[in-house]
Amino acid sequence: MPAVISSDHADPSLSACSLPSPSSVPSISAAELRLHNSAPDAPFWAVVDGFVVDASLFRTKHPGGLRKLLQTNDAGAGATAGEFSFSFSRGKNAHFPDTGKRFRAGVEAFLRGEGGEVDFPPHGSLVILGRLQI
Ligand code: HEM
Repeated sequence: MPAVISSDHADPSLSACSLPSPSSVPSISAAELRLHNSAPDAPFWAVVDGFVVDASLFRTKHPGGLRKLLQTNDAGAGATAGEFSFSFSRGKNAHFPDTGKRFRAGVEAFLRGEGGEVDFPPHGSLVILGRLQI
């Protein structure tokens, strides 16, 4: 299943979609991602701007609630057209612009090899794992 990255960001400079990845960045398939979303209390992996993140810690911390968090990979999340298209910086939504800015900075650090943890104080953190294989 190819990732569909949205192209109508309200501010493309906030999106992490187009950041070039070194070959050392792990490539994660949709099949592997689904293995980590298969039970209610299993880890929750989500795709944001084409990057796979472990958002398990957000299950109980998401300001928009658990139900919306678990919709992240669905077609239509954040008004996207396809599965795995969600972006914090697409259009006008509750994540724009601060959450998007923080996420992009976290992706840049991850791509420099500085670790994948991104904090969203006071809510919680997620861990960038790699790029969704397309
Ligand atoms: C500090 C961090 C975050 C804040 C403040 C935040 C806030 C919110 C709020 C208030 C909503 C509800 C918006 C509405 O219903 O109009 C929302 C929706 C949502 N959030 Fe978050 N969120 C954060 C992090 C995350 C993370 C880490 C993810 C996924 C990895 C995520 C995925 C979503 C999704 C998919 C929706 C539903 C979007 C839609 O309506 O289509 N959020 N968020």
